[in-house]
Amino acid sequence: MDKIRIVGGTPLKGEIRIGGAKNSALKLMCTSILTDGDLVLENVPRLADIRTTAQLLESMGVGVTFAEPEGEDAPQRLTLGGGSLNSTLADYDIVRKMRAGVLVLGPLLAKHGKARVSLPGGCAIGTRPVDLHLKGLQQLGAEIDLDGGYIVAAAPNGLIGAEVTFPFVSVGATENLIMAATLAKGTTRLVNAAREPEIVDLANCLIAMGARISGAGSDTIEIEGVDSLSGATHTVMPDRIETGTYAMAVAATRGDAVLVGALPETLGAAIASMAAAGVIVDHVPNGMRIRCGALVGTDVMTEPYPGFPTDLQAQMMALMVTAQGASMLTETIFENRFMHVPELMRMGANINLHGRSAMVRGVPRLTGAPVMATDLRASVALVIAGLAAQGETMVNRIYHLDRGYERLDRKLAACGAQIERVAG
Ligand SMILES: CC(=O)N[C@H]1[C@@H](OP(=O)(O)OP(=O)(O)OC[C@H]2O[C@@H](n3ccc(=O)[nH]c3=O)[C@H](O)[C@@H]2O)O[C@H](CO)[C@@H](O)[C@@H]1O
Ligand SMILES: C=C(OP(=O)(O)O)C(=O)O
Repeated sequence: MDKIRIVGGTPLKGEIRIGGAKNSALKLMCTSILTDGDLVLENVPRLADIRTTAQLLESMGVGVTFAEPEGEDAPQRLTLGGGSLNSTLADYDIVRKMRAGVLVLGPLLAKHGKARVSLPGGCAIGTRPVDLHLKGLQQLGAEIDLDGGYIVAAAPNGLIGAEVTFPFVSVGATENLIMAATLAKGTTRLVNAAREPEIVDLANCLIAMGARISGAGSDTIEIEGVDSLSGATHTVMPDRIETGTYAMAVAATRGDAVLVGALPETLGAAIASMAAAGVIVDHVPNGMRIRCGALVGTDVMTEPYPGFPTDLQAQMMALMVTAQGASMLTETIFENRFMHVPELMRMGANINLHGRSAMVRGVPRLTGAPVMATDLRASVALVIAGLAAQGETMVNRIYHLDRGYERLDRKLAACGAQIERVAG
């Protein structure tokens, strides 16, 4: 198994190009099931989760073509043809690898009236049930059973629009319901919907395919069902979590770099927290410039968008461990998202866990150590810590990183980091 070896202490300087958003592209790919036309996606990141989703769609008969890239750094174009779909089974062996696998359920039910979809995998950051997805689809008229680890769903007479009020915010349930409702009869109203920018990206793609959707980006979304959707061409939005990750890496190494293509307006809460901690964030014509003043401890609480993203909590902790003073990081979305804490402590961080809060007391410096990556964002937090630490850090189990970060080692090395991938 590959590892990442880092010799820390070099400030990151230069430019880092931000890729297309994983958590948008995966759902956009699932919309191909809703149309017989061709869906062309531009700016698709080169990630393991993208390949897994492509494999899942191909296993159901969807035509999947990656355009021959102009160079290994060029963004990918992906063409998906849902018209050739010949199976409504989403197999355990593929879906267990990632959370987004369950996002084929809504489109399959809406277009084909049935689905057999394995309960999904993804990062082991909590129990992550899918009850809100299932209850919402039932409210649109779907019959749903669980059988041997599979969701077995049917809507033989088609889905019917309804008002669905989510008891709490779920990104995935909102996305599944939006996709399902595009082809339902009548109007669907989603109340207490997720407001993440990826939801807006999904709605914009569906609108380009002929769907009637209003309110995406607010907590109430209305979808008026149509008889069919056409193909479309859509560009995947820039990855705000990749952006926040590199911003924190630059700050943690006290560097100075431009994140090319970043969309600062999708990162308001994270930018505010970084600014409060002493990170200087400038909006520049081609993205965001990150520099660092004196770092001071800052409290952060994760919340659904527009709050501070849970997907940046581990990276923020890696930044706060060498800030002056104390910070309290509180995780409200996932019950098991502090697995980076013991690993950061192995590098000399001073952290106390109290339930869903971590009290970080800043130390002058970290020291490199062998550490174990446990999930995607925890893994990259260890990379950030390694870049800032004195001496050598070896990050083990880096397959998690390949799910969400494209050419991480090369992007960081181009900014001066001493980092290499070591074949294991
Ligand atoms: C592929 C993808 O886009 N993943 C993102 C998505 O995950 P995902 O869509 O899985 O996250 P949700 O917003 O659905 O989960 C939020 C909370 O609701 C709970 N829940 C969710 C659904 C449900 O039916 N029942 C239930 O109890 C979850 O366990 C969690 O505690 O949004 C999360 C929150 O921003 C991000 O951290 C993930 O990176
Ligand atoms: C938790 C994440 O991904 P997933 O939902 O696919 O596990 C993530 O992107 O941080």
